[in-house]
Amino acid sequence: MDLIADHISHRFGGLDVLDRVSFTVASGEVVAIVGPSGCGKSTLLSILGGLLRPSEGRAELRGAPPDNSLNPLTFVFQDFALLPWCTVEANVAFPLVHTALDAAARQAVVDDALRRTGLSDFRGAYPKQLSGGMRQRVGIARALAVRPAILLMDEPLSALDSQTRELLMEDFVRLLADGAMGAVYVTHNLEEAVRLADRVVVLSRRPGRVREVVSIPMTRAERGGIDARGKLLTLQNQLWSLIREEAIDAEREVQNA
Ligand SMILES: Nc1ncnc2c1ncn2[C@@H]1O[C@H](COP(=O)(O)OP(=O)(O)OP(=O)(O)O)[C@@H](O)[C@H]1O
Repeated sequence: MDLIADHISHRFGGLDVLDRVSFTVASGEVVAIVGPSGCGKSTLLSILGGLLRPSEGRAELRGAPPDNSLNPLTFVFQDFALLPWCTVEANVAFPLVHTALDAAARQAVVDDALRRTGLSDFRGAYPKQLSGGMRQRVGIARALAVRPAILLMDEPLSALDSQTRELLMEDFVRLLADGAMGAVYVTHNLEEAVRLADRVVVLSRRPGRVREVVSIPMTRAERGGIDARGKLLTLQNQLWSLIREEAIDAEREVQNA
């Protein structure tokens, strides 16, 4: 299933936030969205996920969803957005509550999502008993439970320390390895972008326009190796050179606001 951003523009009142943004996320593809602070990345993700209607243009899904998919698009949030009074298992089961699945089928889906995220032994724990990394794994397991075509991720690792980030990036590489699921990955972190994405959409400062789309010409498996580090760093520098000047301007604008 493909996700198409078709000339999406958005304004909040008098503030132009996005300007005719177009790109396609092909089935199984991971597209990162980067750009200066406030250029409209989160707004774009909300529009792609159907949470916000764009002022102009549209977001469209094309093609068949994966087998048994309950929702072709699902979000993974920066702050995990877990229900603190529910166990890990109940958090993961939450999106299945109002579905037609019977109890056995629901349990099978939850078990599978917990297994894929390494949470089977923590099913009875409450969020406050878990580390940040484990909490985000619960957020990811909950997203997997609806068997999405595309994960929509807004800075999913930015609340985590660098070692935990590294481990979760490895988790993402594993979860995305079979190409059954694609992702849109909003991040400030260019290292995450070049490590995870097939293509990186670079937005200009607000109103965000597509400035460039940079392909990462390596498989995700190759990128974990020590030999890939130099190449990835070069790509990261290329992205930074596209963003740097506008990031400085955006920073000044925030300071003067
Ligand atoms: N609901 C809203 N109402 C009014 N303005 C909004 C709303 N949501 C976002 N904005 C403004 O729209 C602009 C883009 O915000 P958005 O969060 O999409 O950018 P971003 O690129 O994700 O930002 P950051 O890099 O800081 O995370 C900002 O100036 C923000 O203040």
